[in-house]
Amino acid sequence: MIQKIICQHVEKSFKGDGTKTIALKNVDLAFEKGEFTAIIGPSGSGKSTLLSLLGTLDKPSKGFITYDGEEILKKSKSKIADFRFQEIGFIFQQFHLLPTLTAIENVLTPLFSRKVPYNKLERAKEVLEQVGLQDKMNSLPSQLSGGQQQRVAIARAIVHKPSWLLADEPTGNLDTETGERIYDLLKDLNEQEGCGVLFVTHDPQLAAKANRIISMKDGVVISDKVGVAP
Ligand SMILES: Nc1ncnc2c1ncn2[C@@H]1O[C@H](COP(=O)(O)OP(=O)(O)OP(=O)(O)O)[C@@H](O)[C@H]1O
Repeated sequence: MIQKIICQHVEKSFKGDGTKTIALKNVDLAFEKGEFTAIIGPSGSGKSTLLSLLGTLDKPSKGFITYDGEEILKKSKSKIADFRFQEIGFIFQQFHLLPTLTAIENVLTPLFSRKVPYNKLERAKEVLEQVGLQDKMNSLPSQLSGGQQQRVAIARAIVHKPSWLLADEPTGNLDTETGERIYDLLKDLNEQEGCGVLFVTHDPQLAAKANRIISMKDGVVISDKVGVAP
């Protein structure tokens, strides 16, 4: 269970068509497992890029990221994938559920071909209950509301018991009230399971409820306020 993630002098650039975009510039940040952090900033400021680096989906162009002191991204692809399976859960704005699978089958997908010390089906039922969808286990995504689909996606993100949840605009496709309920669910997971939660949002009211707000602009962290919410 990773307790601390540290980014040091992290830069990420993308090259293509003879142009170079610097998405992150000299980012220094540290995250502790129990934190509930909002990342805000205008479109193109580097928020999603930061989450994908923290989640080991991509590598920095310069600088490094350590997980309890270890530079996981230096390891082989399969070791990185194992690490990601053990430690990280992702939630996206567009839910990314498989349309032909039921809710419970979607939740089971991360466990496919993985050896785990618990009963997979029981665990999938447990997390669907945790997100309040015990009555919708056999529904297809098309039979669920947006909020319910995001709950399935959250259940899928936590089924393998990650210590960190990375959420990229998890409420971006939802109305305000549904978005608030999804936010409350993430907050519960942070408090009850001790998951470190990092979520990107465009909603200043949701961000204001986090314990920590990181504000980005043009690939740079322009402010990092801790202990803002009560
Ligand atoms: N795979 C990629 N290839 C080329 N450029 C990219 C790639 N991913 C991101 N970028 C560029 O990096 C910059 C930061 O993008 P990023 O998606 O991290 O911003 P963001 O703050 O998450 O934006 P939004 O709020 O619109 O999602 C942008 O200029 C974007 O065009």
